[in-house]
Amino acid sequence: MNRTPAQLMSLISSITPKLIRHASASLHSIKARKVAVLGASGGIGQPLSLLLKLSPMISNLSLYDIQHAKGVGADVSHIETRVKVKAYVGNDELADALKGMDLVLIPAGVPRKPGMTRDDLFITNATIVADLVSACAKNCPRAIIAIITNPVNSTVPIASAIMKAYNVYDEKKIIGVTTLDGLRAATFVAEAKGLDSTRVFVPVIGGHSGNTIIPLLSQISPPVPFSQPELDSLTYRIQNAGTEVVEAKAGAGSATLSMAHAGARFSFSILDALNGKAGTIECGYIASPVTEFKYFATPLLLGRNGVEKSIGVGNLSEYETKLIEKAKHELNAHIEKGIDFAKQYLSKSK
Ligand SMILES: NC(=O)C1=CN([C@@H]2O[C@H](COP(=O)(O)OP(=O)(O)OC[C@H]3O[C@@H](n4cnc5c(N)ncnc54)[C@H](O)[C@@H]3O)[C@@H](O)[C@H]2O)C=CC1
Ligand SMILES: O=C([O-])CC(=O)C(=O)O
Repeated sequence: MNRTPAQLMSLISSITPKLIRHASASLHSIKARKVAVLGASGGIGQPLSLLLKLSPMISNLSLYDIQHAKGVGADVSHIETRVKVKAYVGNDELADALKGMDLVLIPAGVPRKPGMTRDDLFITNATIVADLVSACAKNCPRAIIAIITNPVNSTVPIASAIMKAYNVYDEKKIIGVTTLDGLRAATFVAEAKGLDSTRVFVPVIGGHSGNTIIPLLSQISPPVPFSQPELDSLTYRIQNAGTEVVEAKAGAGSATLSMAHAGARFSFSILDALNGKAGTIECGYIASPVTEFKYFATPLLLGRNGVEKSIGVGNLSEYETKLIEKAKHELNAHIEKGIDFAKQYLSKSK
């Protein structure tokens, strides 16, 4: 049926108030939260801030860096969403950046260059994370802290030790972001098996470096059989995907865009769960209540207070049990290195 412009206008104005009422009803059922990005001017920080600015689950976005954050903040703030953006630069502005935050994302620190391991970043990034988490302990002790900065295997134990020293530790609220490992696993498996990658879920457990990244291809959803050569090549690719990007970038850093997407997805799951959405699950690296390791990534059930519980590692195949065995020494060494560093850091800062 052909309508005149006037008829169309009349139709639109009769429908629009209903749409607006519907949209605002669903938006009112969520409480918009305050989120900070520490390291907001970086390769990850900038696209992550952009993606967060698009979310109706966020009321305030606090962008902090030691450089350039005012420019990033001005730029992102022009996007026509409701999220209020404020930028903070330098240590003097850090406390204000953190006050009242519900979720703090930390991608601050140096990335790898070809030939480096994530552990090679420890010397610089351990202090950066310790300083930033100390500021969180003082200014937003109840916030969920999501750590992206490598080496995640060590920076999460450091963050936990700092929060403990300030008597504000809550194991539900400190999470190492390993989401990218799961997204890569889903992508590579879908490519290899001709599946829709958006419908594939691969639990990835362990840590976030080389051998410590353990994809559970026996527990993939939907279930798919793999030959031994497929298991070997997919496991190798998932464990070395970060290095694949570092080498392709040839000295210009590591994964930033895929990590920003992974960080945003992780954040939205956290915010969904804070708002009471049941059954929200993401993998993450936490103080482990369910394994022999002090810290370990597993699928996590998220809830109103952060991590509700670890779902555990499920029924492992013989192949996966061997992968854990192979990761043991490296993962434990990374954890202890973080714990030892935190002791020294705290003894110096007293
Ligand atoms: N968890 C994961 O899956 C992944 C982790 N990463 C890690 O994320 C980190 C950041 O990577 P990129 O964004 O590519 O690096 P980048 O160098 O592009 O950005 C880092 C930003 O941190 C800032 N920064 C440095 N010290 C700071 C401090 N004390 N306070 C606040 N900001 C500070 C820098 O000014 C810079 O803007 C690296 O450690 C990298 O290894 C990267 C990809 C994936
Ligand atoms: O590989 C790196 O250095 C960055 C990282 O953690 C990843 O891409 O998984």
